[in-house]
Amino acid sequence: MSQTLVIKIGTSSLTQATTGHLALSTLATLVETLTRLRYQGYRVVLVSSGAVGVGRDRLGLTERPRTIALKQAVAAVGQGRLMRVYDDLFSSLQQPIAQVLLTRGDLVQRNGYVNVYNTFQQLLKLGVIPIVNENDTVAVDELKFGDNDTLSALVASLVEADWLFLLTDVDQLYSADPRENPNAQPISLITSMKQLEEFQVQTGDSRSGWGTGGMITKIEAARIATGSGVRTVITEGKYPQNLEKILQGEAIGTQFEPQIRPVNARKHWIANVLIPLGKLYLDAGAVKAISQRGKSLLAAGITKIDGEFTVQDSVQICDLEGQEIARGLVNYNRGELQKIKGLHSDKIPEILGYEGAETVVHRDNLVIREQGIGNWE
Ligand SMILES: Nc1ncnc2c1ncn2[C@@H]1O[C@H](COP(=O)(O)OP(=O)(O)O)[C@@H](O)[C@H]1O
Ligand SMILES: N[C@@H](CCC(=O)OP(=O)(O)O)C(=O)O
Repeated sequence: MSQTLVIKIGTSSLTQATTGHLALSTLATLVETLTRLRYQGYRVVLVSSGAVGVGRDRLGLTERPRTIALKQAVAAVGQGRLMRVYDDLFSSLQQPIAQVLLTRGDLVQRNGYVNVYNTFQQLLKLGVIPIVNENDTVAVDELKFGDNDTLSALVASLVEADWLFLLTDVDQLYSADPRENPNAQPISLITSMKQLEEFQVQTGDSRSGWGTGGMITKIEAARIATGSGVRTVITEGKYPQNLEKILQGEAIGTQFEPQIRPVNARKHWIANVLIPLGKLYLDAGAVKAISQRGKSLLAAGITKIDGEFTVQDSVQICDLEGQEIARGLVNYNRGELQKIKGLHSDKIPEILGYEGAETVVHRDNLVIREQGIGNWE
């Protein structure tokens, strides 16, 4: 089957740094490149930022909107403009496009996730290039992706992409922010996320004028995507034509190799898509049983509970210090767990007055976090 590509372009590449107006030549080259890739048989998804940046420019605002309501209003202005420009450019090349606006809430329900998956498959089958953005105008804080780097990684995983390209305003990843550290060393290849520690990569907190996440969210995106088996590249948005060269094997930008044993789709969904609503603290024995011996979580190992959650919600599973060691779906609500924590499973029917599940989190619904590196397995 033909390869699937997800390309994410940030505000810093779509707009001119000095004026804040659209970077028309970049956009035109991007559109030409993506259309050529379609002709070559690739399935293409574009994740485009820019709603806030373009809306701000359209309204003549000189500052980044600060309040949520203003940001959502500005995004509503900009998203329409942006799609108008894309549609004009792609239509000149006879390439149909579609607008897909998502919030995290759309993916949190397993059936919502499958629904979005089916829509993407249908669009790609029709030869359409879906253009995805966060639905900024309606997204509420709790159900936000927050930045399009994360969104693009989740989309890449959802559509089972072969490649994720993160187009930004630096040519690749450096050992430190090149804006602040002139001695920062370029990094071309990351074969495993462990290497980021070895290279001691620093991401500072700087980002381009209108960008949202900076480099840290791109690394997190690479972690999510490579964990799902998607090869990820950070490269410069100013030269979209480089995508073709990279696909032909040229070493441009920073490439992150996909994990050899990607986590399965359900575990990926638990680790990266669901929003945890509570925290369970475990004693040392339970930490070991879960992280080293692949066991399910039993009530006996739980020492403390935080948050409000109900059956089948996602919770963070932590050691006594609160360091997250795993994430999973609980078989009990908060009230029930308060009563049975620390107890042997045999005692559960007597305490609750009914036969509950033997495990608090079954190992099929549990993902383990590799300490230090942060990968899920
Ligand atoms: N280690 C690093 N390597 C490269 N760039 C970095 C690093 N740390 C921070 N950055 C900064 O990240 C910025 C890109 O992020 P961002 O502004 O969010 O872009 P975008 O709008 O494309 O999402 C760069 O301009 C750069 O200054
Ligand atoms: N959804 C927002 C973009 C959020 C975002 O991540 O921006 P960027 O860092 O420029 O990729 C918008 O369209 O303005």
